[in-house]
Amino acid sequence: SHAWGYAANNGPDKWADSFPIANGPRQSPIDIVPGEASYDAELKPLVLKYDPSTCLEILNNGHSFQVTFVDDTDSSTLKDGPISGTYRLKQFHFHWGASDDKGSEHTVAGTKYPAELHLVHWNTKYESFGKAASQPDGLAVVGVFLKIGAKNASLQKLIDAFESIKTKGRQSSFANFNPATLLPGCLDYWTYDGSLTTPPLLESVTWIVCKEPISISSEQMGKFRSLLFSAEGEAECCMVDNYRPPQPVKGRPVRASFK
Ligand SMILES: NS(=O)(=O)c1ccc(C(=O)NCc2cc(F)ccc2F)cc1
Ligand SMILES: [Zn+2]
Repeated sequence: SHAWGYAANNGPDKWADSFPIANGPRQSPIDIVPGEASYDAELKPLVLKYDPSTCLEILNNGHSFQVTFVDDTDSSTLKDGPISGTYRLKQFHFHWGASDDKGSEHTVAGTKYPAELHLVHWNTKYESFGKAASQPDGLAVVGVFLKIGAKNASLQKLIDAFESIKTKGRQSSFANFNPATLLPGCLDYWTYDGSLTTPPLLESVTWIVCKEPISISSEQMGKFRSLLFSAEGEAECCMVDNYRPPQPVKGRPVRASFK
């Protein structure tokens, strides 16, 4: 069977063929309806502590581009918020559209943003990301929406590395990047229990979706769309529309950290 992707023949509507959990009870993303989210005064503020020296490389994995971190110590962590314990940053990546009217995975009362950032963390009560990924409380992903506006100097550092990772499978060293520079000023969030939004779609993610977006300029969005799904030597296929659409909420509560 061909590998999963985002095309008509291997995209989100076909994933259940190989990954039946695609129709499971806690799939992601979802449409977040602010009016239906319940404010929970017991939710703590997010505590994100990132050490730029743990930044390792930037790579094109054929589905997105990803910045990977050294995660053998508690140098870059997420604490508090809706979670208990310490979760370590493993990587961050993005999802985006072929045009500015789509691209995010989560939506807000039906509104799609042009892109969405995911900062992926794993629970240190498990010995590795891989082990944590199969546990119901194993992962915590912070989602941040991107909206078209001012040029984002922090995103530009990522974009400046794109020529070395244009095609699938390419990676290059990438040092001293501080992911905190990608966070919005306000860390108000919605949270719910969900899954990975790509195969293996494991239902192990506590989702933490920030209400406030960060900006990206139209030109910068164009650079995202210049990356390729395809490997060197293959027919060129632009890396766009690498997002899964919202999935059934199936009765799950969505809590808000803010009134
Ligand atoms: N879009 S998202 O933030 O929900 C997301 C985050 C991480 C992964 C991932 O690590 N996949 C590979 C992978 C998954 C495993 F479950 C175990 C190992 C592994 F490499 C997939 C989707
Ligand atoms: Zn993602």
